[in-house]
Formats: sequence, structure tokens, C-alpha cells
Amino acid sequence: MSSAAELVESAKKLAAFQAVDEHLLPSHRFVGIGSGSTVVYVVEAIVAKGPSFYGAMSFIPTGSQSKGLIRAAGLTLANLDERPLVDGRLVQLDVCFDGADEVDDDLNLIKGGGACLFQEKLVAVAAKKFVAVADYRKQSSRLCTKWKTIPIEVLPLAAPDVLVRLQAMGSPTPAIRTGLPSKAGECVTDNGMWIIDAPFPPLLLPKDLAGEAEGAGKDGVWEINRLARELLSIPGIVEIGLFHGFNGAEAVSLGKEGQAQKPVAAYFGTAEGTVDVQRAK
Ligand SMILES: O=C(CO)[C@H](O)[C@H](O)COP(=O)(O)O
Repeated sequence: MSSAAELVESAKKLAAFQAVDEHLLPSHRFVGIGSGSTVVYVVEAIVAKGPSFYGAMSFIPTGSQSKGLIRAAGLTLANLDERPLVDGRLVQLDVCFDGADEVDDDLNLIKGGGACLFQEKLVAVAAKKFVAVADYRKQSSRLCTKWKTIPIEVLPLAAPDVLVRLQAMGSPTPAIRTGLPSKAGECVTDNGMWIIDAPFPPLLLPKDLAGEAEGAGKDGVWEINRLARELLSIPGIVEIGLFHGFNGAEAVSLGKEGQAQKPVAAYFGTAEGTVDVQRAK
């Protein structure tokens, strides 16, 4: 491994270990485990705490990779729909840890680089608290700055029409993700869908508009919440890799438990061997 790659790996590990230390409590019973290479270290950090700490916990995966991680680590696996009912409602996950492709100033995320965004969103919204773990390359002030495309999960049958609709919205070159080099043809998700990667110029935050909501989307420059709404209104789009809106703590005050997509904090391992924690204000 080159030294640059080693720096990135150790940054991921530092972020994951600190996030687990600060957010996983022995009283927790249901824990979401996201997908990607950083989450590998989340599982490692949990295992390092020992069976007396995690033995009573069940771990909810966000796809086949994280299911494999949970199993290989000897942790108790439970599917999202197997949580017990309390007062007629499925119990919320205590916490969910997941990676991100880009994180903006307000903790909005782009996810889906590993094509797991749909189940990742289902697990994130089912959690009281979502915590993002990443390395320093993922931090940016506005989404679509470094990670320039939004991953979109689509029904294969609808993909050609969705591509046309995306172009009409101002995404210049949306493309169906291929499975190459490991699979010829399209990248097929854990849900049997395809992924379209749609480039957009850097997205505005609500605060950028300063009351000028009419301008959102004008000249192909979108405000994040409005873009998310427009994308989800396109028939054939199953889910999008924008995680936006509000976090778990804000959901409680808004009376919108079960709808929070944003993390309460993002942990970024740095190249200097420290961890930069971006917390919700
Ligand atoms: O959203 C994801 C998968 O769909 C991942 O969490 C995201 O791509 C980050 O992955 P990594 O930790 O490997 O950088």
C-alpha cells in the first residue's frame, strides 16, 4: 500500500473508533451498520469493546456487504423489519453509523458511492441518532463540489426516461453506473435496481438563498432540499443519495421521529492523525 493510501486508511480508522467511543453506549440494543470501507473500522471498534459490551445488541445491516461484516465479526444480525413492536410501532434503532461520499457545512450528505444508498437511508431514518464516519477527503462546504454526482437508485425499466428527465433538470451527463471491472453491464443494487450518477453544479444550502426561494433551481443551480424533492417526484426513481433535511435530535422537536436523514455529527479522520468532529449546531 502506498503511504498516501495508508494515511487515508488510518484516517478512516481513527474516525470510526472515536465515533463508536462517543456514541455507542452499553445500554443500546439496536445498532445500524452502514456500508463502505470506513464502516469496516466501525465494526472493528465495536468488536474491540468486547462481548460484555455488545453482547445484548442486535446489528441492522444496510446491504449485503454490511450483513457480511456483522456476521464475520460474530455480532448478532437482525433485519430492519425484525425489530420488536413497542406500542404498535417498530422500535427505533439507538444509533446508526455509516460512511459518506461528501459532507457539507450543514451535515447534508451525498451517499451511494457503494450503491447501497436505499437501505442506508431506510436504516438512517429508523435510528434515533445517525453518526457519519469518513476521512478528510469527504469534507466540503457544498455538496457536489468534490463528489460531483448524485447517485440515484432507479427501476431498470424506467432508466432511459429518468435520464431524459435529469437532463431536462440541468444535469448535463447523467449516466447509468456500470458494474465494471467486476461485472459486465450495469451495477445492480442489493434491491435489484440500477444506479444513475447525475452530475450537478455545487448545491446551495437553504441559508444561501436568504429568502430568495424563487431562485432555487434557476440556471441549473439547485438548493439541496428543493433538488431532493424534484428528484423524488420523478417516476422510476426509487431513492436518492442526498441525505438532507434534519437530524434525529431535530426530528424530536419537530415531532417527525422516523424521518431524520442527517447525522448529528460527522467524524473525519485527518492526514495528521487527528479527528475533526463536525457537530450539528
Ligand atoms: O454510501 C456508501 C455506500 O453506498 C458509503 O457509505 C460511501 O460510499 C462511503 O464509502 P467509504 O467509507 O468506502 O468511503
